[in-house]
Amino acid sequence: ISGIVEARHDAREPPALPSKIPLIGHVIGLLQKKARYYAQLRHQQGAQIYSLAMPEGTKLYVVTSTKLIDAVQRQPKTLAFPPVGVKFAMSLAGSSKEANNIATDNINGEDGDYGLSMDFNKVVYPALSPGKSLEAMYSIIIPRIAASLDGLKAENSKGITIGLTQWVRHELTVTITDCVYGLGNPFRERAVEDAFWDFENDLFRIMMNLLPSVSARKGIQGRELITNAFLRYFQSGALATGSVFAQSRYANAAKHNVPLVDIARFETVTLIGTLTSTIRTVIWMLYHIYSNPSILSDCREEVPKIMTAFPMSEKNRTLQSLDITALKSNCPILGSTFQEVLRHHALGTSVRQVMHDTLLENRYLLKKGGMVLMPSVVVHSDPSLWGPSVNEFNHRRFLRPSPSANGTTSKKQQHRTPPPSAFRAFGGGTTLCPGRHFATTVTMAVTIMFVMRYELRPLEQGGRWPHITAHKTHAVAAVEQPDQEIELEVTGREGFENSDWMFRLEGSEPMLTTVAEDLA
Ligand code: HEM
Repeated sequence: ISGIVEARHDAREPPALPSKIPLIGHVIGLLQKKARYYAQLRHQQGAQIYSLAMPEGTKLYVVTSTKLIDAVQRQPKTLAFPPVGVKFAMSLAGSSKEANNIATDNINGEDGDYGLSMDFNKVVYPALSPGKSLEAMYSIIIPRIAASLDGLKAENSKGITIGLTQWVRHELTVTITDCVYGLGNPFRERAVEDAFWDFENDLFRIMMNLLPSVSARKGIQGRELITNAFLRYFQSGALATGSVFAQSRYANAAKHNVPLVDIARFETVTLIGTLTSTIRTVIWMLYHIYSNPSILSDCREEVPKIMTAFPMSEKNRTLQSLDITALKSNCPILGSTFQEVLRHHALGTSVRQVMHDTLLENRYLLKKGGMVLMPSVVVHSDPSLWGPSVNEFNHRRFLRPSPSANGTTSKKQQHRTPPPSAFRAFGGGTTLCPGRHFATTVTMAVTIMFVMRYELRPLEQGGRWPHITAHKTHAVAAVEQPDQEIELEVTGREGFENSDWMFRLEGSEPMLTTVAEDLA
């Protein structure tokens, strides 16, 4: 069998990596280890790009070097995302034949710059870029997050108990969807929220399409429930109170005559990107910061720079005003922690379809029909980019080294400064995540509000934080899903017992520049 695979392999293609079990070995590796399997193979072989033959004949070209990733991203028409992205969306949405015909018409812009697929980015990117629409979303979500945290204020010194994952998931599902959908937000109904997480949990099984009504029963039921909720939302006219992000996608689909029920189906799929990665990133942020006292104290040390205390008329009470806008220039450690959290936990893989036989960098033949994969985890775990401490969680890793008074780099900052293109949590090129600014701001805002107001202490193990694993994460996730729930006692911070809190965010300028494209 290996002979058959080798015979089909052109010597100019990237080196083929054999598997221990012929034909299905790589499939088993991917099912068990997901994107981390690609990193394991890179460590074993050290190739800049390698080929994996799948049993049904598809060739996967896995790119491991940032130089070749740049070369792939420079050819978005021949190494194209839309044919993959649209098929992926259709398989998850369960959309109708009519809608699929509309979605796949001129899918890659071969016949000009028109069609649903070509127009998607034209409406999504502006809606989520710094400007009025993003500002409007922030003006809703910041007070909503602040109100969620107000809800954790205990009447007595014992504090209140929450499950970390459950709390973040519920509060952010409701606040983010409120800010996207406005007054008629369907996710105000608990059944719709639960249905979404059932759907999300079954994404991979739905995508595999092996008797999904049995293998992914709960996920399919959840999807149908959300679709009906969105259908009622669109029919009610409530979208008029929603964000430009929601309105402009709806208008684009309606302009291309997508049936209403299919607009509702595609909306359910877009929500995966909108909700899941941000929510998981917030959970990992809180986990890493609170489970390591030195990270917590480093973050707390830099926050007073953005806080102002105002005496209140009520005796002994103080209003603490925290300027989230000023995080950017005053809280580099918090920003670096955010990037390090994503370096460790982001699992997204940028995918491109090879539209014609292509010679990459005049060297590697990529055959038509093959898939080019650029898994973030491969780049994020490369010691040649991050140095020997690549596997350590170093919350200062992304600080720009600043020379001390005597001209040397301070000891705390002695690590390799990675090139910006090595940070791939948001993908890159024409498919760079449009939600990165929103996700960054939301994550930083939730984190800063917790760090300033509350202590979090695990209820079990004598207050020690457990090690959290993420083995159950499904293969479609862009950020790892924590396996364990941690029950926490939340208490107010000592010294702030008589404080009330106010959080301000002005404008929508990026809070943090994390990707090479934004730096350029
Ligand atoms: C920490 C949170 C997030 C992470 C790690 C993340 C990551 C990603 C990644 C890896 C991609 C694919 C990039 C590629 O193929 O090169 C992507 C695409 C996308 N993301 Fe995000 N994302 C996050 C939050 C968000 C949010 C909050 C939104 C919406 C408000 C969003 C909307 C999208 C959309 C619409 C796409 C598809 C872009 C396209 O089709 O070209 N993401 N994201």
